[in-house]
Amino acid sequence: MDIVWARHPVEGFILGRLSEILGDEVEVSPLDLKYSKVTLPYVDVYPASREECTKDFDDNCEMMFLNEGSLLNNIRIRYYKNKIYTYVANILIAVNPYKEIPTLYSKDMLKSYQGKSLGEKPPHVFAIADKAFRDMKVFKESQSIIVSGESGAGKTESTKHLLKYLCDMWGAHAGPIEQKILDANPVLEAFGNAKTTRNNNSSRFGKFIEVHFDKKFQVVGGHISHYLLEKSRICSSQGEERSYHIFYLLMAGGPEALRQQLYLTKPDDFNVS
Ligand SMILES: Nc1ncnc2c1ncn2[C@@H]1O[C@H](COP(=O)(O)OP(=O)(O)OP(=O)(O)O)[C@@H](O)[C@H]1O
Repeated sequence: MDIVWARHPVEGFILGRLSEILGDEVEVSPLDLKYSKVTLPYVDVYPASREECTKDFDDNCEMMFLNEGSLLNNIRIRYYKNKIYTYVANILIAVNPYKEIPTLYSKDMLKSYQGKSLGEKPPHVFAIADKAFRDMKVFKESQSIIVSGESGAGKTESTKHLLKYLCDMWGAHAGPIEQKILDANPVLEAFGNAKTTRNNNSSRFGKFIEVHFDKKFQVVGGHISHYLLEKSRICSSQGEERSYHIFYLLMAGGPEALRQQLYLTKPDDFNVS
């Protein structure tokens, strides 16, 4: 084995060379001399490829060694190039950029993924939406897209882009039904999203969104099932966290009569913790 990825408490993984094998542990000499020699359990050391560790790959499966070290390295190199999406075969990994990446979700970008097979173009959430749409047409079966990740990972944003693609697919303006599906989001977020320490717009409920298509593959309706709303937040929340957005929206812009009826004054008058 030439070089290896060695687990590191700050960097995740660093490149090194195996210098000694000691039973269940190995000694690794880092290539970058700013790090000192480390002794690690064998399970925290993975094979690496010298050519691969400076390149980036659209699909992690293209790499010779697919392990935690090489996977994180690929995602990290891509992230620094503003390439937030990476495939693992037909699974899409998205890294939250916490900033707007110009043209990433533009109309031209949206159109450019239309009818393209997965992998034909750089990884993108639009490609996943298009694959689901095409598979529905070809197999004449409902398709599901599962969006998962920890709080703040970008699930809500990714879901909005998926919906936008499906409802606005041919680059034309969304029709009335498509627009209604897209417009439902701000209302749902007002009643179900709140500021937490991890995410200023955290969804405090799970949702199952259905987009219904007719035989001509036009959007004819939608349905959103919600479950497990964190009801306790209505009465109390911890530390820096807040109640649901609707509470503050009503105080900021609700009709005077309604505000009086609900005893809503200004946010500072309320201690939600
Ligand atoms: N693709 C993206 N481009 C730019 N910013 C993003 C993107 N995805 C997420 N963000 C930013 O990160 C924030 C958190 O993302 P989001 O609300 O989608 O997370 P989440 O996974 O739905 O979290 P939760 O489980 O708490 O609801 C967003 O409000 C947005 O500012």
